[in-house]
Amino acid sequence: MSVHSSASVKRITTHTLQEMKHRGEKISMLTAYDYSMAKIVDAAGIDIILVGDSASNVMAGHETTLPITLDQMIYHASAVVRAVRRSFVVVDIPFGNYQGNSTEALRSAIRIMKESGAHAVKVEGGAEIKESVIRILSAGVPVMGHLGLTPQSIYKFGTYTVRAKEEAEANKLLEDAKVLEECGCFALVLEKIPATLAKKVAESISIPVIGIGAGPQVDGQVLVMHDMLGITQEFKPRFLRQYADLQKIMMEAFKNYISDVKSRDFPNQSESY
Ligand SMILES: Nc1nc(=O)c2c([nH]1)NC[C@@H]1CN(c3ccc(C(=O)N[C@@H](CCC(=O)O)C(=O)O)cc3)CN21
Ligand SMILES: CC(C)C(=O)C(=O)O
Ligand SMILES: [Mg+2]
Repeated sequence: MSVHSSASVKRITTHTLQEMKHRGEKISMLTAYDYSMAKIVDAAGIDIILVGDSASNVMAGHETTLPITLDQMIYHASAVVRAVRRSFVVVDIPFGNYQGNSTEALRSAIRIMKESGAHAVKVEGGAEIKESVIRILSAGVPVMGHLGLTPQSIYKFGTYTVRAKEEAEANKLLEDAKVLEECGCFALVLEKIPATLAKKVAESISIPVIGIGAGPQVDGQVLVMHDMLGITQEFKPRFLRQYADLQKIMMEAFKNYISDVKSRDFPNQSESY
């Protein structure tokens, strides 16, 4: 009997993910922010659902991930958790709710776990957030790290360009990855760094490394759902592969509906009481 109530489906755990790395089976991860989308992506067989703070961009229309609040992340996460039967659900702790204060970090992680029912949290940064990571892990909450392009620090860097191209920054990233592994993180996201460096990181630590714009030689891949579905139109970085053009399909459906309402074609007799 598993700790989760729904029988017959085998849930993904941190242990499953560790085994996948050992077997060389790639880990698939996508973001979701609501019940309906999470239900579809879980049924499709995704391994990890990330309730990303990219919700700030994709759901709320902010320019950066900084404005989204802990309450808003919990709202999105609880909707996702209600839809999920098999996937492992990870939630970004938002900007300002864990940096520089390990007690607040712990409180934030506990609120996310308690109020949303998610399975793990994700935080951006390396050695500088070590104390926060340790405090969260000590409460029994799995932590996923995130290095490379860390959008919560965008104003420190000024751009979304590729990270760790210089040797000093590459060495720092490698060190940070080892710090996170030693702390006990169960996995690590690497965003927008050279493929050769990402390969080196994945080979030098034993926990799964999930890449976004980090090349093929890592243990798994993550994309923002609305980007890969072609719903977000303006965002087309080189690392994005678009698997559908939903913007086009939705536009057509909306226009047809509007036209049918205007022309009185909708509703017809069989659609009326
Ligand atoms: N819709 C969406 N998708 C994402 O992947 C995403 C978000 N939002 N919000 C949070 C972060 C920010 N991320 C980003 C943001 C920009 C680039 C990027 O490559 N931007 C430009 C290049 C900018 C530059 O080189 O200075 C591009 O080519 O699109 C990549 C990842 C990834 N995350
Ligand atoms: C891009 C992924 C890794 C993320 O952190 C997010 O969607 O917020
Ligand atoms: Mg994020």
